[in-house]
Formats: sequence, structure tokens, C-alpha cells
Amino acid sequence: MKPELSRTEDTIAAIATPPGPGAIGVIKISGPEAETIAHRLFRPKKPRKYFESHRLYYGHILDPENGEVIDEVLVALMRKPHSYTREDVLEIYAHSGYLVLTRILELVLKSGARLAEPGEFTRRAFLNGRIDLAQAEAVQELITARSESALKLALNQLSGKLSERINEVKERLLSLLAIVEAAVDFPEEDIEIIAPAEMARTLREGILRPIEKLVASFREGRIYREGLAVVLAGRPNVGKSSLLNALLREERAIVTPIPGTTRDVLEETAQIGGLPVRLIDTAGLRETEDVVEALGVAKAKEKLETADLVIFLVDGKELPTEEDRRLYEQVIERPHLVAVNKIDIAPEEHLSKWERFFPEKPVFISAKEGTGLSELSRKVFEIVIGKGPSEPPEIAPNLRQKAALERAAEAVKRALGLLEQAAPLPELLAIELREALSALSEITGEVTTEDLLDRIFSTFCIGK
Ligand SMILES: Nc1nc2c(c(=O)[nH]1)N(C=O)[C@@H](CNc1ccc(C(=O)N[C@@H](CCC(=O)O)C(=O)O)cc1)CN2
Ligand SMILES: Nc1nc2c(ncn2[C@@H]2O[C@H](COP(=O)(O)OP(=O)(O)OP(=O)(O)O)[C@@H](O)[C@H]2O)c(=O)[nH]1
Ligand SMILES: [Mg+2]
Repeated sequence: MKPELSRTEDTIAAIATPPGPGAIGVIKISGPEAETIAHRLFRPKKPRKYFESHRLYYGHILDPENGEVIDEVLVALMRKPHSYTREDVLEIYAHSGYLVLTRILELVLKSGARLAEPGEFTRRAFLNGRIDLAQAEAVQELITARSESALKLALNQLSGKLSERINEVKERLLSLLAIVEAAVDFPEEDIEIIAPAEMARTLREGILRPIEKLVASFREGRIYREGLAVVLAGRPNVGKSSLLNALLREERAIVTPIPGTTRDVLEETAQIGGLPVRLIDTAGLRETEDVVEALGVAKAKEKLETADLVIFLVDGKELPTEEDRRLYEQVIERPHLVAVNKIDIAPEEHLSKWERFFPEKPVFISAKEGTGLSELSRKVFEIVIGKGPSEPPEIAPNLRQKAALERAAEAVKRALGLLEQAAPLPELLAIELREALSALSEITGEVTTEDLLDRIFSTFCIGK
């Protein structure tokens, strides 16, 4: 089931570099007309009829209609199949600048190319079998990576590590399926084609376990890729906005001694232990008559629901109340940690009351003076990742890949259920194994639909 080589007969072109002034701008052209376009628009310093593949040539881009020089450039022709798309690719390295680049692109389009859609170069690389779908997705991840760890994950996936792991599991599934299908095809051969116990063991250990391991790495991978949403919550005036500012090392939020200062939700990104963390400051939680503040409190509660972690903040100079108990009960269901703030001015006996008030160990901090913040950061990391600051996982599926893995796991579990029966029907087993295989094949893209490809590649930028 190789992907169809569709829509690759025309020639596509795009500006591959970001808009705006820069040192060099690149125009990429891919398809059968690439070389013709080079001959039509490019005048090399030394006249020549033939461009060697993968060589840089110096010269000028000319408008063929009037001979006007548009730019001084370098060009390279990469002949198929030794190119990014496996088609003939022409790259023009021009002076970057909106006008120059669009004028060259217009000439290219007049010479027989059409404007590429977002991600279309990479889509062709996939359709022509140079990379699989998981690798194509990694290209996009690489471009959008916002942390070192996200970059590392993307590079691993681009090199095919996830696909390798998937293919190993598929191989095992295929071997089992071959045995089961033999039993379907030759029912009269009364040989024990399937040894159910052995098959169950392979399914459990060689197939289900690696699949579930990959599914489990999704969460950690997502955290490294997208960062965490950490909500700062607590009663008014406990110092949530002060903590936001302290963690950002910047006076981002308004801080006043007046309870109810923050009303809207405020988000800023900080780095904690190499993780990108979205800190979300919210309105202090309380019953209020003020319409604006009440909306803020409602928004704060919404944010609590979707947070990866809630930092529940209390004011150490106060004493715990019933209200604190009630609020604490709201966050206890969610991943959270408790921080007792204002230890710079809190009396010792209040702090020990707070310590006994919570069934868990709180972190004692002063947002004002910056004390306890590194312990707070370490604890954030521990709670979210389950261990101290460390390396990101080698491989981690994205959401689409995780969904496919979960479908494969379900089918494998159903197959295991069948194998527990006295005389499992090979026909039914075969259905489940095929289902698992097809789910796994979606990850690498051996089974795809135009819709899915559109969905994936439309998130790319033009020229990629
Ligand atoms: N100028 C330029 N730089 C670029 C890209 C590009 O398209 N153009 N890339 C775009 O993403 C990235 C590099 N990725 C690439 C991956 C494969 C091939 C390629 O031509 N592969 C050939 C090997 C050629 C050879 O053997 O010499 C192949 O696989 O057959 C090119 C770029 C980043 N830098
Ligand atoms: N001494 C001391 N004062 C603090 C500390 N943290 C915050 N404050 C003070 O407490 C008051 C309230 O701080 P905010 O950060 O605005 O509190 P908040 O929780 O955001 O309040 P709302 O937005 O009203 O919910 C301000 O006067 C801060 O200067 C601290 O660690 N020590
Ligand atoms: Mg505030």
C-alpha cells in the first residue's frame, strides 16, 4: 500500500524564507519544469547549456521579455531523485527583500510553475517516499520548536526513530497475522497452527507493551514540546501576581495591597528547568458583588480545570480559615502544589499552623524577596514530570499518532480477549490483528487519506 504519486506532475514554486529584509532570500522550485525555468530566467556568468546537479552557479536573473536584470544571484539545480522532494529542484539564492523576491517569483510563475501550497514540498517528499508521515510531521515540529528539548524530540523523529519503533511492532504483528491467516485458509489441516498461550505472550510483550510505552510517553513529550500551563490560584491578595513577576523577573502584572487587583487572566512564558512554562495569573478566588471581578473569578475557575499544574498560594502572615479549606478542596483534585507566601513578614507560629493545615508539605516562599523560588521550580518539575529536571524522552508521539496507537492497543486487547477463549476463531483474530496493523500504518502514513494529508500539511508554512 504505497502512497499514490498524485499531483506531482506540475511544478511548484514559493519563497522559502521569511518575509522582511535579510541577508539572503531563497526561492524554491520543484517539478519537471525546474530546469527549463533555470535556462529561461537565469544567465550564468559563463554561458552554459547544462547545469550539473548540486552545484552552485553565479549569475543574474533576467526578465526574458525585456532582458532587464532583476537580481544578482546564486542558483543550484538538484536533479531527481537526489533532492528534498525527489523531483528536480531549483533553488535561487537572491537578495532578500520583498520586492526582489516577489518579482523573481512572478517570473517563475509566468514560466510554468504554480504557487506551492503550505507544506507542499514536504508533502511531495512524503508522496515520493523520501520521508514517511511521522517524519513529515517532525519537519513542522522542528520549525516550530520553542525549547531545546522540543528540538531534540523533533530531530529524533525526523531521523525516523518513532517510525523504526512502529515498524518493529508491525513486523511482529505481521508474523502473527500470517499464522492466523494460514489457519483461516486451511481449516481442514488439523494442525495446531496457533498456540494460543504463545501468541498471547507475543501480543502482550512484543506488541501491546511497546505500544503502551509509546502512548505513555505522549504526555511527557507534549510537556516538552508545548510547555506547561501552570495556574497561580488562591484568595485575593495572597501574592499571586507578585509570584508571577518574581518567576518572570519582570514587573509584568499589577501588584497592589488592594484585594481584587487582578481581574483578567494574564499569561506569560517562563523557563523552569529547561521547560517552557506558561504562567497563568488569575483573579483572587472569592465571592464578590463586583460584576467585573466575578467574571474574572469565573475565568480563573475555568483555567483551573485545564491547568497542567495549579500553584495554590496562601498568605503566611494570615491564619488558615474555613475559606482556605474550601478553596483547597477545589484544587486537590488537580495536579497541584501548595506555596505559603510572605514568609519575610509572617510570624513563625502562623507558618507552623499552615504547615499542619495542609496534608501535604507546602513550599515556603517570599515572592517579594525571591526566597524559596528554586525549590518551588524544582517541585513544579517533579510533580509534572514525576522526577527531577532531566532529559526529555527519546521518542514521543504527537496527538494524532497517540490516537492511532491507542486504537492499535484496543484491537490488540480484543485479540487477547479472544485468545482467552477455549477455541478462538482465527477469522475474528485476523480482524483484530489487521485493525491493529492498519492503525499503526496510519502513523507512518502507509494508510492515509487526502483529508488527513490536507490537515497535516496545511499547518506548514508556504515554501516548506
Ligand atoms: N538550501 C536548502 N537548505 C535546506 C533545505 C532545502 O530544501 N534547501 N532543507 C529543506 O528542508 C533542509 C535540509 N533538508 C534536506 C533534506 C534532503 C535533501 C536532499 O537533497 N536529499 C537527497 C540527497 C542528496 C545527495 O545525496 O547529495 C536525497 O535524499 O536523495 C535536501 C535538503 C534544511 N536546509
Ligand atoms: N511582605 C511581602 N508582601 C508580599 C509578598 N507577596 C506579595 N506581597 C504583597 O501583597 C499584596 C498583594 O500582592 P498581589 O501580588 O497583588 O496579590 P494577588 O494574589 O495577585 O492579589 P489579587 O490580584 O487581588 O488576587 C501586595 O501589596 C504585595 O506587595 C511577599 O512575599 N512578602
Ligand atoms: Mg493579582
